[in-house]
Amino acid sequence: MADAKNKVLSGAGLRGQIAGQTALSTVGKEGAGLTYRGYDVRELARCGKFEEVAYLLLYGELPTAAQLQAYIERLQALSDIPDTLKEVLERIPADAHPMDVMRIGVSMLGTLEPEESFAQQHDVTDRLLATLPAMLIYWYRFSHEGVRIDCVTQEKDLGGHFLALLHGKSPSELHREVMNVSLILYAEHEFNASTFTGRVCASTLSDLYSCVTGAIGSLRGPLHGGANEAAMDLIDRFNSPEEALEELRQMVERKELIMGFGHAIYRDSDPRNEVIKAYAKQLADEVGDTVIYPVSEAIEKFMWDEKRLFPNADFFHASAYRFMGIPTKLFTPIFVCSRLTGWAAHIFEQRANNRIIRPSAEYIGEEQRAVTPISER
Ligand SMILES: CC(=O)SCCNC(=O)CCNC(=O)[C@H](O)C(C)(C)COP(=O)(O)OP(=O)(O)OC[C@H]1O[C@@H](n2cnc3c(N)ncnc32)[C@H](O)[C@@H]1OP(=O)(O)O
Ligand SMILES: O=C([O-])CC(=O)C(=O)O
Repeated sequence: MADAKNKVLSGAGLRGQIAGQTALSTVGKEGAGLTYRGYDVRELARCGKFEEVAYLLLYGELPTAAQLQAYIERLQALSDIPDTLKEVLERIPADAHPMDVMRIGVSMLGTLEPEESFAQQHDVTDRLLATLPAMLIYWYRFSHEGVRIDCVTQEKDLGGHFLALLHGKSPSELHREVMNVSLILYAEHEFNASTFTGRVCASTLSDLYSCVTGAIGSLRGPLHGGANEAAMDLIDRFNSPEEALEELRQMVERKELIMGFGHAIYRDSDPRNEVIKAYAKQLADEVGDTVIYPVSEAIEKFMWDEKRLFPNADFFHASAYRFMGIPTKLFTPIFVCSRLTGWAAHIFEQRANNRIIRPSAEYIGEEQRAVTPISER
């Protein structure tokens, strides 16, 4: 029986329990918002490249200019995917969810290029970071357009690489910048559900591909990373702010969840929202949008006025991605391309000071009893 101090309320989701230590990020610490290894995420988004942030998380410090250049070249050189993986991707149906594709792709690469020892953990992570966009888009364009794309592009950054694979041409500078910032914002977030999944798996001394595959499964759910896709589906239901407000009122009355709002840790705002919202507005102006952005803002105001709930990182990512011509079903896989860095850094951290993660449960079932023979039940 759990003692009073350790008693965990049923349905409390372990909220507020310290489940381990990390030097990677702080979330919702008073006055700090979100920091990666001590740096404010807003500052990183303002003056950094995603590859710098990936390097910071994976290698411990921001790179020098020479280290960054070498890292970018390394990722570019690693970006092609094996033919056997392409064959597997070609067999996945067009109506599969792209998060299935990510899971299968990571799993298959882990079969073809297994992590033989933890000494390879950085190499395995860099390889995954470099190939995740190609895995997704190779499948997407083959299954939807019948095109076998070249998985190597001349783009010098992962955001530009992703868009170039998807659209078959170099993105505009604005789109490249938005993708870069988006990847920075999504990179790391302490003990969120997918990262914790990865750490639990790592604590059994499993291989990195297995940890990442499990983390992808957790990220997919609409209460976590899947909320960017779900938020877009919600916004798409409305042709005007008025229509949205009428329906929202009823949804809230029915106690339905409004996707892209609220957070397990932040109480008043998600520091990533102001950054991506500003880009969503800029992109809305660029494409001359008169529906999606106004509907999104109306939902935001309604949720705050009625429920004191604020948009999390996912809500304005939805419209920003839409304005860049990214299909809705690819939204959560972009989160994977970014969060891989946070997951891997946590896996390294877990491995460096490991004890198998194995909490206890408070038993609330039947008292001990004898088995009734089957003929008497
Ligand atoms: C990158 C990310 O993963 S960010 C999260 C993405 N997920 C979403 O956007 C899904 C929608 N949001 C939610 O489901 C939740 O806010 C979560 C999962 C993010 C956090 O869950 P919790 O920590 O349990 O939320 P919290 O304790 O703050 O909820 C307080 C109350 O607000 C309600 N609430 C929270 N979020 C929402 C929402 N989006 N819509 C409607 N009501 C909500 C809860 O139901 C709860 O109501 P109750 O007191 O009547 O039971
Ligand atoms: O921290 C969380 O619970 C969810 C989140 O915002 C993230 O993983 O980015």
